[in-house]
Amino acid sequence: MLSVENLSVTFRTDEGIVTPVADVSFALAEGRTLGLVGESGSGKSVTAKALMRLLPGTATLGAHSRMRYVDKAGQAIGIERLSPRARALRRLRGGEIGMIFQEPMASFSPVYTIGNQITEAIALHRGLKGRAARALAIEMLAKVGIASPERRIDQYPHTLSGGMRQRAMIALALSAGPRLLIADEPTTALDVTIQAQVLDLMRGLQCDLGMAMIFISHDLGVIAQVAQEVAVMYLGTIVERGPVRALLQAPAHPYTRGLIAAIPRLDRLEGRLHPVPGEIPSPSARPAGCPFHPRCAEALAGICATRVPEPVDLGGGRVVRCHLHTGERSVA
Ligand SMILES: Nc1ncnc2c1ncn2[C@@H]1O[C@H](COP(=O)(O)OP(=O)(O)OP(=O)(O)O)[C@@H](O)[C@H]1O
Repeated sequence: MLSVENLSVTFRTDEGIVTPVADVSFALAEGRTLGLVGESGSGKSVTAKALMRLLPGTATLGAHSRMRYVDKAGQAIGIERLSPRARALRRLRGGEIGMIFQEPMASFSPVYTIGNQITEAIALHRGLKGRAARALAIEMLAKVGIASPERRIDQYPHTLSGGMRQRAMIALALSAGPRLLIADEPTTALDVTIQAQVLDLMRGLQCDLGMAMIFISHDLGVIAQVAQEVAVMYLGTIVERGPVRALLQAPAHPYTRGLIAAIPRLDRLEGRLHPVPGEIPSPSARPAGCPFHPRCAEALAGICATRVPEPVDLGGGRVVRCHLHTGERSVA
């Protein structure tokens, strides 16, 4: 359904050109969930926005970037080639690919009721108006677990609680009937019990609707609950990807091992937490060679600091970018 190849994004900034996404490739089949995980600033949101062509005018896609999407009618669309005003892009956004954000007010306008906004999406993408659109909007609100939807539909977004607003935003995205939902940290701002409810809800809806999903989170524990495949991002690069279980059981990249070691565990309260040492550098100060080498305890002298690791196919759908797997030996 979606294949992304060699996606690179650069931004023009006052400090010069920065590259928050460098040579990202992944694929997603219909009905599957890909988890995109990485620390803050690793380029997850920029990747998602590139897929929706929502990047600002200061952004440029690399010449070799390919984002191929096969739509409802079976037609292949080169997303990277669509012009910002193309009708095909308007059809794609919402109706084919929906997006939800960490902050629901990014999707809702504060001056219209949630009902107004959901029925508008329904009219635009499903061609339903009036009573039929309102009935479907109420049905969507009920589907996401909002009690008394026939009353809530006439409320303004700011009158709902945080968890309720998050649910309403999911209803808004789903009411357009997308085949692919990009969820960018949709539960990060919620407290843990509501987070668990919303995750559960999204899993159930995805099953019912047969929708594919790209689920973005900095939390590997959350990704493990919702995704079948996972891609680990570091400084704009996917350092490792593969089926979620295999990757968690035997992580191949030192950064993935670090992320797993950093997950707090209730059964080991006495043990110390092991955060990945150091900080993710700014994309304007991208290290040469492997971007992770300055923080890597296993870096090979004379290799990792100078040569960019190519993707290595480990079999079973697993790919890693690390010199420890390319058969390189320290040259120092
Ligand atoms: N419009 C922009 N202009 C310049 N740099 C940008 C712009 N948008 C994002 N960036 C930079 O791109 C990098 C990647 O940002 P991105 O938001 O994709 O990270 P992320 O992995 O989604 O992190 P978070 O979890 O904090 O959202 C960051 O260093 C960010 O500062």
